[in-house]
Amino acid sequence: MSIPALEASNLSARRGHGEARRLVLDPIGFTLARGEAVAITGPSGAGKSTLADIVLGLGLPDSGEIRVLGEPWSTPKRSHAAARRRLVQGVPQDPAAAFVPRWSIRTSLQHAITRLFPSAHPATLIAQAAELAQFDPGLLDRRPHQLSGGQLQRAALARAVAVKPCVLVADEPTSALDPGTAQAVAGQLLSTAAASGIALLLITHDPQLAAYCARTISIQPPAQ
Ligand SMILES: Nc1ncnc2c1ncn2[C@@H]1O[C@H](COP(=O)(O)OP(=O)(O)OP(=O)(O)O)[C@@H](O)[C@H]1O
Repeated sequence: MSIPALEASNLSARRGHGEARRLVLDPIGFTLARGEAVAITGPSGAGKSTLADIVLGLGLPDSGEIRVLGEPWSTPKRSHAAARRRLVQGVPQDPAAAFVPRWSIRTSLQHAITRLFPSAHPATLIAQAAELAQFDPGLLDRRPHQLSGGQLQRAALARAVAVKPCVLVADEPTSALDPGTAQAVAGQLLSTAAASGIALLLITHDPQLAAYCARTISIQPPAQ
C-alpha cells in the first residue's frame, strides 16, 4: 500500500488563556491518500479553522500527531523546515492574504518558489501553476488589487500548487465569491488537486461544496 499524503491521529486543541482556556477541537483522526479530496464540515465554532491551522503548521495541537508522506510533520527538523513546509500549502478564505500587496502576482510566486523550492526553475513552475489553476498568464504582472475576486482566488491556487505540495488545505476558499464564480473556482480547485495527485482538505460549512469531495468528515463543537 502506498504511503498516505496526510495522516492525522488523535488531534485535539485547546485555546484561550487561564480560566478561559478550553477544548476547541475534539480528538479527530483521518487519512488522506494522494489525489484524494476530503471535506471537513461542521457548524460555526466546531474547530474547522483550528484544524486547518494545525495541518498548515500555523498552530499546535494539544494532543495527537500529523504525518506527511509518512514523516512526522508537527516537529520537522529545522534543517528540513523549508523542504517540508513546501509539502503542505494553503488556499486561504481571503486570497489577498497569500500576496504582498505591492508586488505583482509573478513576484509573489517567484518569491514563494525561491524560498520553498530553491532547486526549481521559477519561470517553469509559474507557467505550469498558472495553467493548472487556469489563471490567465496575461494577469501575472498585475498586483493583487488589480484582479477580481475569482481571478485572485485562482492566483492563490496557482501560488499554492507552484511549489508542488502533496497536501492542499483550503479553508472556506469560495465564501467571498459570488455563487457562479464560487462554483467555477471550487471545480478548478478539485480538478487541479486531482490532476496533480495532491490530497485536498477542504474546510467548508457549505454542503454543496462538500459534495464535490469524495468523502466528508463532520465535526461538532466540543461539549464544555
Ligand atoms: N486563539 C483562540 N483563543 C480563544 N479561543 C479560540 C482561539 N481560536 C479559536 N478559538 C475558539 O475555538 C472555537 C473554534 O474556532 P474555529 O475558528 O476553529 O471554528 P470554525 O469551525 O472554523 O468556525 P467558523 O465556521 O465560524 O469559521 C471557537 O469557539 C473559537 O472562538
